[in-house]
Amino acid sequence: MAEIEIRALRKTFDGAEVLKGVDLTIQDGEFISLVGPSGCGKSTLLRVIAGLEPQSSGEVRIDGVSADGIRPSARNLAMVFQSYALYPHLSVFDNIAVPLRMKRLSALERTPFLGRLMPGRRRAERVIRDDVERVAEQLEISPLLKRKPGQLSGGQRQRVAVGRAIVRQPRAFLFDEPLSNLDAKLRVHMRAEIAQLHRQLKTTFIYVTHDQAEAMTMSGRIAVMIGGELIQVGTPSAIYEEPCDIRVAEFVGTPKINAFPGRIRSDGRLEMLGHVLHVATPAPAGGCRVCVRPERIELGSHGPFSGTVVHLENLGSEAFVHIGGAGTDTPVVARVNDPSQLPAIGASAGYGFAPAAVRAFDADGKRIVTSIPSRVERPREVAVV
Ligand SMILES: Nc1ncnc2c1ncn2[C@@H]1O[C@H](COP(=O)(O)OP(=O)(O)OP(=O)(O)O)[C@@H](O)[C@H]1O
Repeated sequence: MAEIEIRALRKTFDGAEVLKGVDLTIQDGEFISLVGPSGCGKSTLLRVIAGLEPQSSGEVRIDGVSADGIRPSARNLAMVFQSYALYPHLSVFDNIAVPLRMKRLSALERTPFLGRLMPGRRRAERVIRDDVERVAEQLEISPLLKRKPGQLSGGQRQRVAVGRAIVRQPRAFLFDEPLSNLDAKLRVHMRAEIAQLHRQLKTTFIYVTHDQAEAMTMSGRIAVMIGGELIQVGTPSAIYEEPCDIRVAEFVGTPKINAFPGRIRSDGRLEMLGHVLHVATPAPAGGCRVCVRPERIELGSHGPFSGTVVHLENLGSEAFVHIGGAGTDTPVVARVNDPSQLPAIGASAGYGFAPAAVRAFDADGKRIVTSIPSRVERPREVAVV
């Protein structure tokens, strides 16, 4: 088990800064996901923690000790890659046994013929066999131990890769997009397995993914990285409900949050698409973005906003209505819980939202504080819904 501290970490490749001063403390036993768009530096951060890549400046501390100068193998962190990185010519058993043989057998004991004659080899192999069988049982891959990776499905290969990581009993697991090669259904299944594994092992998990749904469903905390910086770290619900930056709001959530062009008036009220909202802010007057999640958009002929239905996404259990020509660059998306109630494409659609659904961001994309003023004070104010 390990607490991992990352302090002012910078990494430059050929003059391009990929990590721009990352600070993060990962608690012992925590499951944290690093999410962000492709190229934001997630894998680089993981590789620096693992010791596979040296940082340009800053520090990684593992259990209070600087990892500088400590070889990857001596850090005792297990990495699970997207590509599984299994040895194709070795059986599942031997793939899982590799790290144990590296640790417990000397170079001479590992040689194929001479090694067998060494006195300690047989005893060490018995212990290794027990460990591999225990892990195989835990991951329900015991019947596969004799097979080669080429004879396994993607999900089974992933389990073998996880088995090879677990068997070493590392201080922490570093996962680099481990489910990306699996089909959608299996990915959902494996998410549950990895979360269950974390509950069982109670070891620190650092999980890199560009799939925000994966991060939301598995981890205790999410760290959102954009352009080499950590923008926000928090629980999945805090990241989803209270994003501190419009880039976080737009990255997390499917479909994407609706962002309307807006304005902060000199009296502190927010205005959008010609309506004054029942939302106030102490932020200075100027341009802003008014954001509302699709599930908080309420369709109804009463408006006060309106447009034309341009697209429908019916997923069976829920549906999304895309409303174009509503004064926004891209169609406004509203979730409908009952797909039997969908409007027709081309129909006009009114919509609104409750003042509490508004998340507003200033011209620099930073979240601005908003409140809902008392209606008694401003009786003639235009309500949103
Ligand atoms: N060895 C390297 N040499 C030069 N540039 C690199 C190297 N490794 C990564 N980069 C660059 O650093 C940036 C961050 O890469 P990184 O792999 O960390 O991103 P990522 O967020 O993990 O992306 P993805 O989700 O696509 O895997 C990218 O622009 C990438 O091209």
